[in-house]
Amino acid sequence: MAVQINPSILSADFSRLAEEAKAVEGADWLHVDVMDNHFVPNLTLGVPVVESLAKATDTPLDCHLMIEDPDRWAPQYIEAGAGSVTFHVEAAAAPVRLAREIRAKGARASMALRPATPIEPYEDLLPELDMLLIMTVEPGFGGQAFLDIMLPKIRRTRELISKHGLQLWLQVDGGVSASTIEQCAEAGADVFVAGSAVYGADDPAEAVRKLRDQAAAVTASAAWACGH
Ligand SMILES: O=C(CO)[C@H](O)[C@H](O)COP(=O)(O)O
Repeated sequence: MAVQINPSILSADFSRLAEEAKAVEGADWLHVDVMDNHFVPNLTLGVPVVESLAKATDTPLDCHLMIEDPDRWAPQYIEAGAGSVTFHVEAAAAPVRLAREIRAKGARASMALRPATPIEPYEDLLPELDMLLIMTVEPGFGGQAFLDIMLPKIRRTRELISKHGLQLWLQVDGGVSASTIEQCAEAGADVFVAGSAVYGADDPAEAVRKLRDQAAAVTASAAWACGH
């Protein structure tokens, strides 16, 4: 699979969400940060805004649910137009059942790990998923510094994906920029969420293209990506 860049709407101007979504058309997915002020100490948007965003852009929506009780809410985000739904394993009551329900409703199922959550206990769940998200900051806010201590976890996760012969996408989110994307790609990530690095640029669409070129150049020669 080619590398993907998913601009994070968290860093956009919320008073002009439709325009901001259009400004990054050409990106692979639009990353939509749903925060409930319980699972994370911040509050963003919910189902009605996702429904409006889905009508405002042709870019598919990658909804990252940083909320409690994703088992209850995930189906509503699919009905609102999300093409991919990410739930946090720390918040889900029944992650396998939830992943199966997301797939059955026609969306891609994705599971996220906070920085302190290890991948190893979830090895057996990987075949149930279309994507795994490794947070490279504590979830809640954009513009934080990339946690480079997450690189070994990205590497170990890529090894597990290879070991099981899975087509799972490996996403990283938090502090991804021109300075950090190559390390993530080298470690094994192939889907990159970027908020401030895209929306903080003079030309967000150009920032997406540059980040994609940077990651693709690394992936082309990365040991993990041979035959990818
Ligand atoms: O999930 C998130 C925060 O919880 C955001 O997607 C993430 O932080 C993106 O912003 P930036 O690229 O500026 O770090």
